[in-house]
Amino acid sequence: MIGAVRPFSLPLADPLDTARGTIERRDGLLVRLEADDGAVGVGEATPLPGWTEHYDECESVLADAVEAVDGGADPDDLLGDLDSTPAARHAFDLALADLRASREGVPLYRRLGESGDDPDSAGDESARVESVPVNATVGDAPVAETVAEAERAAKAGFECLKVKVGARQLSADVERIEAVADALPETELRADANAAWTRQQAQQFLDAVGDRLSYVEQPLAPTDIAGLAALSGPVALDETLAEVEFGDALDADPDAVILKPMALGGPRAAVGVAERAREAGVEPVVTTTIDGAVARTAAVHVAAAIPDVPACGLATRKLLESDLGPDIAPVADGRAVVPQGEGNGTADTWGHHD
Ligand SMILES: O=C(O)CCC(=O)c1ccccc1C(=O)O
Ligand SMILES: [Mg+2]
Repeated sequence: MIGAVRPFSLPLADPLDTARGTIERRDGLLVRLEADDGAVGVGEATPLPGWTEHYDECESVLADAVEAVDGGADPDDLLGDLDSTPAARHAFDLALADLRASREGVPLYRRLGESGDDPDSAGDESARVESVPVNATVGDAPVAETVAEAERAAKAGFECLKVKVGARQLSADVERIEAVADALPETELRADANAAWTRQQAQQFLDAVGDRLSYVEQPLAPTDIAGLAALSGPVALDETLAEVEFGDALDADPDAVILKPMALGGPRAAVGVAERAREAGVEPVVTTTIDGAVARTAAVHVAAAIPDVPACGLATRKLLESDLGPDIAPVADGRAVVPQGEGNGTADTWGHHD
């Protein structure tokens, strides 16, 4: 097997304002693996501190891993060395999964998860997934702008919206959610506080608008499991999963968990966590960290591997100014198309981007 790695930098068209600050640009690395039989897999690492290692660490461990592959190391053995650098691990896990699914001539999602273990299911048309539901992502903004953005998304066909909160006064966020809920009574609403609140603030928010939301994502600090467990109202965990073992995170008694393959060490790891969530009666929601086309498409495959997946945070292409290649999992009418070609379907991005 031979390996190669190359950096990229993607500016956002429309910077995303959150309680953790503004995301303006996504820098990452593509990894290409080529097996002796000529099969190729491409993976992406787009680190985001708070969820993954920093860029410099990611770059350095990927350079070492690719060198080890060139030196004859078994890439599956290298995955274990990348457990503490989830974005780097994502790139390798995806490249390997892409390579194997491509070699077998099946789309990646058919090789992820429980059903993916059964080679006979590959030709089973009933297992085909055409599309997955997605939510629109509405950044922090004053109330009128928030409502206008939400109405644009609803008009574009989204039946589920996620609104960023926690970046302004609690009363202003309550007003924003009430205004959107009043304007769009048929639309499912979620809020994402990105760990901005105290226990008291979070409970105040839930008491005010909890009944208009399907959940509030990460209302409290990631490690405040006792505080999260004590909240009354629907809660989802996001940042917590990057810091706490999944079994311990379940002690927070969440309604949903936000699975970012980039933060969980790859598409195969993410599907494994989704299966554990379902067993515990917790809904798995798949999202990107605003990734390039390779990782975003892989996240769509992850969502497609989860039966009856709820709306996922995968409509993030439009936040980017430019991308690694063409969008083969486009969003229309609130759904992302699941690619049916072999593997992840993005191997040609390697030669595409500049
Ligand atoms: O879930 C979505 O709608 C889009 C993804 C998203 O919100 C996000 C994107 C980058 C970094 C963090 C987050 C987050 O969920 O907190
Ligand atoms: Mg979140």
